[in-house]
Amino acid sequence: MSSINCFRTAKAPLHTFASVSRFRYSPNPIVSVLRRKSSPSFVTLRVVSSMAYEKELDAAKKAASLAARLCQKVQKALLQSDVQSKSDKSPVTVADYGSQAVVSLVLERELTSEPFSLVAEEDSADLRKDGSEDLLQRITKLVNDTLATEDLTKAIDSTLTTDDLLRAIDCGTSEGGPNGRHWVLDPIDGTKGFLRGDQYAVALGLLEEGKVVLGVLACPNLPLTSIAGNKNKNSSSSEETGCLFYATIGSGTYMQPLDSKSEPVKVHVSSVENPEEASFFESFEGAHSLHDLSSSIANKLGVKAPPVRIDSQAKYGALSRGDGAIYLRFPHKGYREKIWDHVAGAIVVTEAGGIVTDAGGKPLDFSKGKYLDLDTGIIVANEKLMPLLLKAVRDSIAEQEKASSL
Ligand SMILES: Nc1ncnc2c1ncn2[C@@H]1O[C@H](COP(=O)(O)OS(=O)(=O)O)[C@@H](OP(=O)(O)O)[C@H]1O
Repeated sequence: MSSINCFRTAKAPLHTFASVSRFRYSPNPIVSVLRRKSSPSFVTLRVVSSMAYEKELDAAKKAASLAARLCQKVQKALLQSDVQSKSDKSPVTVADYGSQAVVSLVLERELTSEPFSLVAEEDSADLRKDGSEDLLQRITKLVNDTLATEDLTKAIDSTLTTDDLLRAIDCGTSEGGPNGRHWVLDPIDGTKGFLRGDQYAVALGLLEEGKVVLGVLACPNLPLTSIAGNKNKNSSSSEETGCLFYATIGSGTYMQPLDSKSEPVKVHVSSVENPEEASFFESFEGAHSLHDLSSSIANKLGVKAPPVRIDSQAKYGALSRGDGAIYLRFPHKGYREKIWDHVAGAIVVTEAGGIVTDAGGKPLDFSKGKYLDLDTGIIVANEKLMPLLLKAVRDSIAEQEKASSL
């Protein structure tokens, strides 16, 4: 990737600078124009080639795959344990902290030359409290064992201590925002799915000047083939599971089996144009998304298939390869969406040709810090379906508001 910093003058409007095809950095240059908030007349033209973010992508894939391996180990032990301990939330706590520490350590190690900022779901406050010593020891051992499988412990300065672990977790306390680079992590997205033995994802993205430029989704329980034709959609069945989706800006979305050296395949969202042939995804948990509203929207569109309900950003991964054509997410009033629940998924879908917007059709803005500045909902579809979907969403919301005002 090459960057050109330049001042924009009144005589040279922004589009003048965007016309840089004469620069021979790449046969198909994609230009992103980054304007500094602090100095709006100063723009950075970034010519993004297919090699852009290569180093970051390698590091992100390694970090998410290793973190997923840690989670798989914990989930396996959880599912083999007795019924009583399944209602215990501590396995997900162990895996959540462990996953965050692994990602933080791998990124820091692989990208040594850059200042490192990570916006992530967890911090170490609870682990530092009295009575957490055993838990902290368990997580530290798990992280050491996971890193040892890649021989990373040597490179990360021998075996980690509990203090090293706490420090690694706390690397994730950045606030994000519109300037600079920020990694964004959900160490286990879909914690409820994880506890049930169903879908979850390690979701890692990179923001540059407030825009998503890279995303990786590791989905250990997602079948390698379409989940839409799968009878037991949320659970991992006997068939082969474990998908790694990844995308960088301008380069498309790829999927490969998790933990395998198999060649990646380029994926595309569904090309369905007729809503009657489309199927739609929504949250498994009714507490996370209004299933009644989704059902009303689907009816208006003429969607015939029942909803596909699976946990986590595995939904974005499945949509990126065309398992379904639509995603509807309408949290209950007052819920504030966090960026780590959507950064990686959004670029995985958009680079596969999909559109991700709020319920009013506005693109998601990841530059505002930890939260997404929206209170309506999030929808996903391909270009052809989106106008129809937006109308159905508008009509259904208006109907709902009218009904509740009566
Ligand atoms: N009340 C409410 N409304 C909306 N969303 C919520 C809510 N509570 C939590 N969350 C976030 O949802 C994340 C789980 O993703 P999904 O909603 O796609 O999963 S699920 O299908 O419902 O299980 C989940 O991510 P994790 O906490 O990482 O599991 C939360 O960030």
